[in-house]
Amino acid sequence: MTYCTSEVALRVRPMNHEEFKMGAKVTARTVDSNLVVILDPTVDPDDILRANRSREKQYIFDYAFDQMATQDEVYEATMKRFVCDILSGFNVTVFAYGPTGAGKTYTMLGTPNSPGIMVLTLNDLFFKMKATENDVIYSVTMSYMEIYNEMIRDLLDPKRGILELREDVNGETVVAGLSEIEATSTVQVMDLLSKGNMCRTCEPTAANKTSSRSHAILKVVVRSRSRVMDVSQDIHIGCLFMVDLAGSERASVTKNRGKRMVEGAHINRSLLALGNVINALAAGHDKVSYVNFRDSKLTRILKDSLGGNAKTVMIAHISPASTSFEESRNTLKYAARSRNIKTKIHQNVLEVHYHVLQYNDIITQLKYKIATLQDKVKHCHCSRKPMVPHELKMLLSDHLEIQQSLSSINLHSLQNTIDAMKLSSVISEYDFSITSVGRTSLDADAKFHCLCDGKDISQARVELATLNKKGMEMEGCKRELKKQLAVLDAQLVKFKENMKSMPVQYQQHLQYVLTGHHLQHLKLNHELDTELLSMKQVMYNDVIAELQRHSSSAFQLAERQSLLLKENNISVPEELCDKLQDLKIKKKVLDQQMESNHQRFGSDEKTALMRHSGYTDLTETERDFSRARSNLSVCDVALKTESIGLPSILPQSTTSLGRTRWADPEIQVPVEITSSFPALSPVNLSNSKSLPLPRSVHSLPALIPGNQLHPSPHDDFSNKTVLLSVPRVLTKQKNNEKNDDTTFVDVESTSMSSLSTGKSQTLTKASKPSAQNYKRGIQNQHCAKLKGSKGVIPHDSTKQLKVKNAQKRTSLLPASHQRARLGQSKSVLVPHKVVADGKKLQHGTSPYRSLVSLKPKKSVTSQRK
Ligand SMILES: Nc1ncnc2c1ncn2[C@@H]1O[C@H](COP(=O)(O)OP(=O)(O)OP(=O)(O)O)[C@@H](O)[C@H]1O
Repeated sequence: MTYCTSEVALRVRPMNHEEFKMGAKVTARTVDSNLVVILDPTVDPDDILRANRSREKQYIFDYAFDQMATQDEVYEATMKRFVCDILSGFNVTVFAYGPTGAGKTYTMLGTPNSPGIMVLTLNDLFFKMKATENDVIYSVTMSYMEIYNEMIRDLLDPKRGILELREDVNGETVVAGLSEIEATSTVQVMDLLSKGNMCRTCEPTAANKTSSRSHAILKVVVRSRSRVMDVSQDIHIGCLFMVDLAGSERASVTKNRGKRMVEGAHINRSLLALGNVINALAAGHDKVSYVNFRDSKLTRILKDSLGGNAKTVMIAHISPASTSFEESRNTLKYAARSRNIKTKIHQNVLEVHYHVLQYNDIITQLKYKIATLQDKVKHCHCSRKPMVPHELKMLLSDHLEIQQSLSSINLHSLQNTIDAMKLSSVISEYDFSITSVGRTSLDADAKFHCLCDGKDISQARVELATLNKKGMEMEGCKRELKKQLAVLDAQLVKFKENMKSMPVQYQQHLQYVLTGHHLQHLKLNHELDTELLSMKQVMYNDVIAELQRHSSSAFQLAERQSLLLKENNISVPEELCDKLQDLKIKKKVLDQQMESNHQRFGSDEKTALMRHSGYTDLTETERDFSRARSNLSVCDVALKTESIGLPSILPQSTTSLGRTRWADPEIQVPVEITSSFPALSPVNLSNSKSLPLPRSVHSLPALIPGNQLHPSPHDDFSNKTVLLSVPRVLTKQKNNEKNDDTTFVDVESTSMSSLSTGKSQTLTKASKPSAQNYKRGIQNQHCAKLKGSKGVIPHDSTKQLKVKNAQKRTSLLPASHQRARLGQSKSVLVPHKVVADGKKLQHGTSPYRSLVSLKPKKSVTSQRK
């Protein structure tokens, strides 16, 4: 048993219209959350005798609420913390006290928009019961009555008439015949409450249009017991009284007459009795030996709440208006005095002993409880590690699963792209070759020796369509998975936020679980990244190899051309030399750009590759990187030729799905091959066997008829300057058609596929060369044998070469060809047999002869007469 002092709060309502109309002034106000000051408006300042009398009175309360205080604020400060006490078996009483129209009903009942303490308390009570209903069984009963003119009426069942007050065997006052309705939910309680309020006596008075003419008492009894039965069990009984008193009134103010006046007299009598009780209780048992509760029914009913076993909260109400000064002062006086009331409180616990026959039920229930607890213990890792919520586990496992699926789809998607790229490459090569058939006069079978025949290609097309469809399906899956992942991510973020409000020990454990998940995630990412990188490297190598073959073709052509020019002592046109100079400068700029690119990104690439590919040998890595960089240089130079205007001079490069094609150049271009052009990588070429070789490479054997040629991927072209020239169409001058010992081959239509497949190349004569091509060609140029030459034709030496050999070359040409040779044509005709210094070059003397044995099936040659 403990002693408890009743709590008193004071609420000052806002001034109403009537008070303003009457010209009332504010006399009462709160100074802080405890202090209320009231100013006596009746004291005359001119009254000398009372000049020193203080007009201001101060009252201290547990809580003081001003006009701005909301219902929630009042509830939270006064009643909220008592809700738990009710559930654990204490009696709690809250009553609103004050003169009529001061705001008691507003505080207790409130309005639909701002519910009062009765509603808020019941809401909270049911909410808390719901939270613990797994362990405790609750039963709630409710009764609602009014004391009107000293008569008790049941508000929940008004038909019961006037009810009597009696005392039970324990000496406690009870209302005989008062209905107690069992409530199971908040909604039901609210229904009962509003039903009761409808029955309450309310009449308008001059002081309050909605004046309650009775004291309303809501009694809620909560009985609780543990769900687990025992041989003996405790039942906690908490009792809540919520009382909305009728207001004290002065007849002069209310202007009540007749029935209303009688009501007022009853109200005042009961309130007077209440005031006396409060005075007596506040004075303490030392001074007052007897407290008279019997003077009114109100005090008899509230006997236990005021002076017995109950935690009591009084909320006093006043109007701030000067017109209500007297009432306000009295209320403040009573309320302040109530703070001194002390009550002895104890828990209402009823011990119940079950009968032996009920033991079986008790044992069953206890067993169930043990099983439940054991299950809970199982889920706890140890006493230090609290149980991880099941949802978090599910969330993390779902998260990881979706990430795995997403990564796996990414891998498949990349593999799909690589396959599609290869197929597209083969198909486009085939298509290109087919197209070239129409543009040349060569036999289609002879011109195109593709890796695949038409049947294979249609198969490839079907496969490509399937791959594309698959790719789209995978994209759809990816989108769906990403959506799901985003939802899970959001849930994880929310969970992490909620974690902050959990106990520290629990937070630590959850962090541990989350870290484990992140580690798993990292491991998965690392594995997949490595796999992705290696696949990307395969793709990258394919592309690089393709570009390398193109650059290799260009170099080989250039070198071949330089040999031919040297052998024939052909001068390079001046206009071409200027262009060449331009190209050199541009190339230098490009090289510098490439170098700076490498400096900028090289190290990052290296680190990334080292990290992901799991390289252990640094030297090997370095070597791979330097090779990759060189390859990149080639790629970039090849691709950037377009931007510096090379296409007009050099074979034009076009890319399609990683392939580069060299179109047909029309003039000779000397190109300086420096060490920045790397040697071909045998690895890259061997890796990309499936990719068709560029057409320009295919054309090479035709350039030196009779000489069998194969471009070797191992050739090093560094430090050579070559004249790069690929004739668009090689034609033979009509005049020499039959006698010239030269093969004229359409470079464009000659395929290198046979080289790759190992088939022999068929060289055919351009049987019907066009008139335009005929004019553009320089016929019967004799190539000097390149003996002891390093294959370098310096740029500035081309002019000298031109002057030096002009006479010689002219003399070598037949008269009919001299006109055509005078530098007007940009194409170069390649003779089947070359003549050095006027002598025929024998087969097998070409420096390329030893490279490959390429036997033309059919070659059209013509001997120069
Ligand atoms: N804090 C407040 N904020 C706004 N309006 C209020 C406040 N307190 C009271 N009122 C208004 O003042 C009027 C009188 O209030 P209420 O009926 O609650 O007084 P009462 O003390 O219960 O009077 P009675 O004793 O005659 O029943 C009502 O219209 C009510 O809406």
